[in-house]
Order: sequence, then C-alpha cells, then structure tokens
Amino acid sequence: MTENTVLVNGDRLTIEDICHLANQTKALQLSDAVNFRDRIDKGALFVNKLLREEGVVYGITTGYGDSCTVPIPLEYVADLPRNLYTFHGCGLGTHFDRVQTRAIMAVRINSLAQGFSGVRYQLLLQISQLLKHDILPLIPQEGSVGASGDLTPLSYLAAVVAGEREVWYQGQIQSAETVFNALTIAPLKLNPKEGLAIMNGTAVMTALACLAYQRAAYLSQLSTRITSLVSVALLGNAGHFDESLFSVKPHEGQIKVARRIREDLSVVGQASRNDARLQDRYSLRCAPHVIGVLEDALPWFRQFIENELNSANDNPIIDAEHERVLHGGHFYGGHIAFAMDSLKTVVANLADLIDRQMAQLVDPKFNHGLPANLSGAKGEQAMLNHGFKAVQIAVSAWTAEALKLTMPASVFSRSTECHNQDKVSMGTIAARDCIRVLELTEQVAAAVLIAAVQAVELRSEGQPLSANLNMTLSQVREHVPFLEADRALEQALRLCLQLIRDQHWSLYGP
Ligand SMILES: N[C@@H](Cc1ccc(O)cc1)C(=O)O
Repeated sequence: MTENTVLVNGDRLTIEDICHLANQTKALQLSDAVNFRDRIDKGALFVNKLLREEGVVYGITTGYGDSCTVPIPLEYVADLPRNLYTFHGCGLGTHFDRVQTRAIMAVRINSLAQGFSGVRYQLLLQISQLLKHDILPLIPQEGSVGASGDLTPLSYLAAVVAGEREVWYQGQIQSAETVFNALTIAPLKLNPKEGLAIMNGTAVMTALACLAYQRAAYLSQLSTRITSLVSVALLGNAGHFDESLFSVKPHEGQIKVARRIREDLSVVGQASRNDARLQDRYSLRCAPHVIGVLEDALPWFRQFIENELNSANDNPIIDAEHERVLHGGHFYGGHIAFAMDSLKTVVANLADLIDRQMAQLVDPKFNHGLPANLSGAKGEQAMLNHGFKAVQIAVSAWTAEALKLTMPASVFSRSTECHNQDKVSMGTIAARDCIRVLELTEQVAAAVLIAAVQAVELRSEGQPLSANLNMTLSQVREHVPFLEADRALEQALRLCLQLIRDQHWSLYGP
C-alpha cells in the first residue's frame, strides 16, 4: 500500500478512507494477496457446493423476500440475479453526485471484502475496475426504505457490473455497454448469490454517513471560529468561555469548544469581574453548549458509522469456514438511521445558533454601535446602502429550511413488501435529509462568516486581534472584499461556500 492508496483486504477502513476514495484523493487498491482471494472465493465455492448438494438456498433457489416460498428450479437459478436488479430498476429523484456514487461503491466493496457474502473475488475486482476508470453508475436517490438494505439504488450498481444501464464516464452520461466496449471491460454475469450480495445491504446510507460526518466535523470548527469573531464584533464578554467555568461541567467536547474560543479571543488569565455587559445573549454565551453537543457526539457517530462500514450487511450470511448459511437481517440500517437523524439535528442547531448571532450583528438595537446591517458606506451614501440586510433574511430562510428537515425519518417505518419487510429503518432518507441540512448550514456559515469578518473590521480598526482571528480575516479577504457599497453578494457567497465544502481553511488543531 502506498500513501495514495486505500487497501481493501477485509481489514477495517475509516470514514476518512471512504472520503478519500470518494474525492479521488486516494485510489482504491484491492488486495491480490492469495490468502485474501482464497478467503473470498471460498464463499462462492461453498454456495456452488450447496447448490449441487442440497438444492435449496434462500434467494438462490427461492424467490426474494416474501416470495421465499416460491421454489426456483435449478435450470432457472442462473437467471434470478438478473431479474433481481431488473425489477428493482425503479428508482426516482435526482441522481447521487459523483462523489457520493464513488463512496457508495467503495463502501459496498468493503462489505463484500469481509468475506461473508458468498461472491467471487472477480466481483470485487469488477467494482474496483469501475472505480479505477471512474465509470460511475447513475443511481437515483429515491426508493430505498433502508431495510432490505438499499435494494433499489444498489440495483444500479449490480446492473452496471453486468454491463447494463447508464454510467457517467468522462463527464458524459453513456450506456454501460458503450463504455465497457470502448475500454474492453467484460460485463460480469452475476452468479446466483451475487445480485443479493451487492444489493441487500446498507452501502448507500453508510456512504452518505461517511461524507456527512466529515462535513459536520468541519462545521463544528467553523461555527466555533464564527462565534469568536461575533464575540469580538459585539464587544462580547470573554469570561463566558473561562477555563474554570467549564471545568465544573465536564463534557469534553464542550470544554474543547470553550478552549478554542478562549484561544481565538486571546484570553489569558481571568476576565474582568465587571465587564460592560455581564451576560451576553445565549447565542454567544451558550455557544460551547450548542457546538459542544456535536463535538461530544462525533466519537459515537464515528463508532456507529465505522462499525456499519466494516460489516457484512447482506442476507443470508455465508460462513464458508464453518459451512453455514446464516439467515438474518443485517441489511437493517438502524444504526445509520439513528446516527443520521441525530446528526442532522445537531447540525441544524449550529445553523440556528449562528443565525441568531447574525441577527444580533445587523441590528443596531443589539450590535453595540455597529452600523445598521453592517453597511460600510459613509457620508451621504450611507442612507442608500442596505449592507447585509438581504443576506440576513436569506440566512433566516436557509436556517428555517434546515430546521424543518430535522423530523426524524427513522420513526416513519412502513410495513412493506407484503408485510415481510414490516419494520424498516428509513436510514437512507435520514442520511439524505442530513446531507441537505449540511448544505443549508454551510450556506448559513458562509454568509455569517462574511458578515462577521465585516463586523470585526468595522469594530476593530487598529485594535489587536489574536493570530487565529487575523488569519481568518485575511483568508476571507483574499476572496471577498469589504462591503463598502451595496453589491450583489451571490458570487462571493458561492465562492465561500465552495471553500467551506473543500474544507479549504484549517481552523484548529486537535
Ligand atoms: N432483504 C430480503 C431480500 C429481498 C430482496 C429483494 C426484494 O425485492 C425483497 C426482499 C431478505 O434478505 O430477506
């Protein structure tokens, strides 16, 4: 393995590994070690043996799900996987983007690499080839209840492996067949267990969860930095982040956020006992208590997500070593559903927190002498200019939309598939909601960051700032000039949003 690859050999992968593969900052390297190949192939050989000897295996010689009582005669068994991905070709909605699609493929291959899915090594190789050439199935986002796994979206991966349906390749939508022909890639006709093994699992929601985790962790740091800027701009009371104050409430993540703000504000020793304003409004005073919830939850989000990522999550589980077929429900995405429902709630709370900070910044009734709407216009021009007024309204809209999406998806279980799947996770909906909440919160953060930088400059002409805050000021100013006279800020916001999505600025150490 080199620094630029992620080795898939059944060992544990991390959220970061998946994000690297999704963003193409590292390439997937499928192990070709003989013992790994043999371990994978052993499952497929055991399935063949079962077929020869016993003739009845769920999902191989029977129909799927509630149709498990329907026997499939041996001469038709080879056709069944094609039927499976074909009848699931009913996804709707927009397609997952390329980053998300790569993540989905990487997560699925890692689950198959656990060696409990009864597939050939060749199948893993085919998926890794697709990733290597960046041939990406077009996967519609809607149609999974998240507990027969992500059957419908993953049917698009299964079909493409077999050379069917459509892919993105070199910036164009093309048929898989055309691309395979051009690159002389042979379609892989799926063996009896292989359709189920690709589709009957949690790869879509888990992939989204990996991407969501990283974005949320960055937003936690960014909203901490924004809080520091807003505190300076509003002449806030730095004593709210006092070390001793936080020592009596021992949530580690919350303590970390308070420490970061303290460092940003360069608070050394005790803050004065009688600051001008003894107690700031909650969106400043309680910022560590809001952001800290996310910081403290990150380790358990990681644990849930990485355990799912490193699991065999299809059905039946093929234990070739002990020659057992284990029928269960590992396609059930309950952990990811709960993690994503929770993550979207804490992230939306960040949007709400900094939306409230923004509301204070622009309002002369609350902003301790800053110009209305943070307009930088002077003299006669001042009355014409409305500065950040519309941006603040937009921030309210984005925040409301984020908050509205926090309704948990996991409580909307529906009995489906003739009551076979009568309890389902809805984890994929939770994960998609979470991604949207992240997008909206990033928009809020982009806007409030630009406004907070403007506010600090309006306030602190000549006043010394900490190195951290100075750095953020100049980093933002590299891209977004001071708002002197009204101008349309869309381009600036979009640029800033992209920098946030790229996690362009490094904000805090561990
Ligand atoms: N998830 C089901 C299998 C299944 C597959 C496709 C379906 O359409 C329905 C059910 C099981 O393993 O029990």
